[in-house]
Amino acid sequence: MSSGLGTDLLARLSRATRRGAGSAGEIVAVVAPAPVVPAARLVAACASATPIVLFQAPPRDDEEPLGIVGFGEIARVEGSGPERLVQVTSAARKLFASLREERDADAGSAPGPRFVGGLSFRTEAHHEPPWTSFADASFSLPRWIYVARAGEAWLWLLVREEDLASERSSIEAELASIEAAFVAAAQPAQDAPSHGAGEGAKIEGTSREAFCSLVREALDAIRAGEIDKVVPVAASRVCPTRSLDARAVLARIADAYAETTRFAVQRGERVFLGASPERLISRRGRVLSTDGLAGTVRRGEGDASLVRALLASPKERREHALVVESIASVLGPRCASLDVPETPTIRSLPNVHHLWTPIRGALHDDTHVLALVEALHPTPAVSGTPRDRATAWIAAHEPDARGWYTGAVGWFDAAGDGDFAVAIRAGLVSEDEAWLYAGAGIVEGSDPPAEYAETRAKQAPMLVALGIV
Ligand SMILES: C=C(O[C@@H]1C=C(C(=O)O)C=C[C@H]1O)C(=O)O
Repeated sequence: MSSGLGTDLLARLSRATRRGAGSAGEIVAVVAPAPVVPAARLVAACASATPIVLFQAPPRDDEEPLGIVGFGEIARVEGSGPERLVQVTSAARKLFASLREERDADAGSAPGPRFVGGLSFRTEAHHEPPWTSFADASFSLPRWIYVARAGEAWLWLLVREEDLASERSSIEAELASIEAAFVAAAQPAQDAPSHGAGEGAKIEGTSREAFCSLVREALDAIRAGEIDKVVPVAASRVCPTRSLDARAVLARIADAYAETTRFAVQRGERVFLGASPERLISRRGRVLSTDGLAGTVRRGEGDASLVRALLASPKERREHALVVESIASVLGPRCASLDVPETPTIRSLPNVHHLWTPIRGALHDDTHVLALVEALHPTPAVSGTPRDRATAWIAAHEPDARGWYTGAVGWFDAAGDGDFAVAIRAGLVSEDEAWLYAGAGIVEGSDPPAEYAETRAKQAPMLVALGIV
C-alpha cells in the first residue's frame, strides 16, 4: 500500500529502540496513524496473523464507535476458578507496568494498548469439547492492535525488547500482510461465494421436543418456588459440506448486524464470534453504562403491533424487571448516582425486538472494569433469579456445555477502562464445524413452543452468517 504505514511503523520502532534503555522484559509499543476501515473486514482480509481478536462496538447516541482488532499475541493472561478475573487483573497490571509507550506527536491521542478477550459463563475445572482451548477467562495483549475511534485510527506494534533482533523479519512479513489487508478492507463489501457452510449442510442438536421438555422442567422448578426465572440454552452443531472460513463468517455477521457489538476471540483452531445486542458494562473513568435487555418478540408481519404487545405483556415485563432490578442492586452501592429509567423502551434488531432499559451511572471510585464484570456476571438475562439457584439449575439440567456462550467478551486498558458485551447471538466456528447456541428466559407463564421459536429467531444472525438461511 502506498500510505507507507509499514515503513513508518518500522522507522518508529527503530527510533524507539535506539532511545530506550533496553531493559530486559520491557515491551516497546510504537504507534502510527492508520487508515479507517471496517474492523471485521480488516480481520477477514488478513489470513496470516493469528490468533485474532475483535471488538467492534455499535454507534450509540452519545458515543463514538470503537473498533479494535488484534493480530498475534505478545502475551496472554488467563485465570481460572472463582478468582479468575482477579488473576487476570493482576497479571495484566504487571504487563502494563513493563510497557513503554512511544508516541510521536501525530499519535498523541491514540487510545493505548489494551487486552481483548473474555470469560466463560461459569468456571469449570476443565472445559468440555468443543471449548477445551477456552480458559475460564482469557485475554490477549496482541502484537498488532488496530484501534479506530471518531473517524481516526491507529496501529500499535508491541515488541519485547530482547526479541527485537530475532523477530525483525517475521514482524516485517506480518506488517506486509496487514498493509495488504488495509487495502482489501477498504474495498466495497463483496459477498464471497465461499463464506458459507455449503449446499446440503446439516444442523443437528437439541430438538424442539427436547427444548420444550427442558422448559417444562424449568416451569416445574418455578412453580415449586425453587427459582423465579431461569435461562436454559440449547446448542446446535452445523456440519458444513465445505471448509468454513471463520473470518469470512465474521465479516458477514458484522455487516448484517451493524447495530450490535461484533466480537471474535480465537483460541487454537476455533473462533468464538458473534453480534451481541447486549452491553454488560462499559466504563470510561467513573462513568459507566449498561443494558437491561430481556423480553423478546420475533419480528414479522404486523411489526408495530408485535412491539405494542411486547411492551404490554405482563410476563415479558416481569422477566425484564428481574434483570433491571438485579443490575441496579449490584451497581447501586458502587455508584454516587445511577439512572435507571422506570419503563423499558424497545431495542430493534433485524431478527427480533427486545425490551431494553439503558442504565447509566457515576462510580464512587476508580473500580476496574473487570471488577464490575465480576459483580454483574451472570445477569439474570442469561442465568435467572435467584442467581445462585438458577445457575445451579442450569448446571444440573442443561445437556450441552455452553462454554463462553452467555459469558462476556470485551477489552480493558491500563487505566481499568473497558467495554464488555454479553456473549450471545454467537457461535464457535472452526473449519469443519460450527456450534450455535441460543437461550430464552423462562418465568411463570412461559409457553414451551413459543420459547423454542424464540431461540430459533435468536440464532438468525449466525445462520445468516453461515449462509444457511
Ligand atoms: C439468552 C439469550 O438472550 C437473552 C435472553 C432474552 C430473553 O429471554 O428475552 C433477551 C435477551 C438476552 O438477554 C440468547 O440470545 O441466547
